[in-house]
Amino acid sequence: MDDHTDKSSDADLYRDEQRQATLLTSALPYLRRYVGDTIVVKYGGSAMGSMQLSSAFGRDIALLKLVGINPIVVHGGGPQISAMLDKLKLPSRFIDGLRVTDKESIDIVEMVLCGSVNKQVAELINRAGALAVGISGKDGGLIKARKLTQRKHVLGTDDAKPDYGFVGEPAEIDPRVLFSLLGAGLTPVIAPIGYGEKGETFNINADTVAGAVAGSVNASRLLMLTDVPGVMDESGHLIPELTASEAQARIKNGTISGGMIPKVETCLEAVRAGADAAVILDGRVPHACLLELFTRKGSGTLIKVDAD
Ligand SMILES: Nc1ncnc2c1ncn2[C@@H]1O[C@H](COP(=O)(O)OP(=O)(O)O)[C@@H](O)[C@H]1O
Ligand SMILES: CC(=O)N[C@@H](CCC(=O)OP(=O)(O)O)C(=O)O
Repeated sequence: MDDHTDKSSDADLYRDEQRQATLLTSALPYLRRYVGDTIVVKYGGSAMGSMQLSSAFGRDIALLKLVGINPIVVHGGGPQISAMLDKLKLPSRFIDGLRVTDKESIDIVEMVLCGSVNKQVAELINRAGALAVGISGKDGGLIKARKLTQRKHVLGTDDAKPDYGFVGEPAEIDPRVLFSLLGAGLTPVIAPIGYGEKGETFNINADTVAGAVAGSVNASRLLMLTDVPGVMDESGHLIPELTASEAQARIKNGTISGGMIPKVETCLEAVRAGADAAVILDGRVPHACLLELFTRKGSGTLIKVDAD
């Protein structure tokens, strides 16, 4: 009896292993497509859910690295900053998805992003077996920023000029530190903080940083992981593909609002700058990055330029 049970469990095990081998080979065409490419992954603060989910994210990034793709991670941390400000009884105020950042809160923003979230994200990847190095835009002169005075008119919707305080936009990206890390076989993990000409610290929206970094390293793809399935329409249904003019109309009529605005703006800029694709996808789905890159049916919202 025991002997029989052992034999059938051996056979089950063998079948499972065969299935795994088949699965691995089914990724071959996608591997051929992406090996050697640089892929920028924006890991939103809202997508950093459970321990299980975040370790699946770390494993995805490690796997990409180990098969010869060059991932660069840019992380957010909006909810984590808000929680800390709340603890300190300081208010959080957003205008069209950007945090108004005063002198007092910029120190907290930097502390949370660089001191805490950055190291946690690098650790997720390290634990999965690929070496990651956490840096901010101040390291190696990566992100020189200037004060954001006016939203880029990518979509032509924002004519007002609110004062965002110590919020910056990338003025110059020096990707040398990224190339050195990638060249040494390491995975850069970037906190969205920039330095100003006069030594100021700027809080930059992580979506914007991801787009600027993707442009500077000629990334073939930009993946934006967030806490919704993608861009949703007015009835709450996923929009699988979105062009620039559709996006503009949806921001105008309020269907796209808050934190989704900088995401959509960034993706549009990335594809306009030559990225093959920019996708907003659900970071709450385990292995969202692998599903997007290594399966036929992508998920989320693919952002496209308008057809001429
Ligand atoms: N049309 C839309 N489709 C999906 N999400 C939207 C839309 N408009 C606004 N949002 C909001 O944008 C949020 C994602 O942005 P944000 O909170 O900044 O995420 P992240 O931390 O990942 O950057 C969603 O949780 C949702 O509340
Ligand atoms: C200027 C600005 O809004 N900066 C963001 C930086 C973090 C971020 O972008 O985090 P998510 O990606 O999780 O939203 C903030 O202070 O919340």
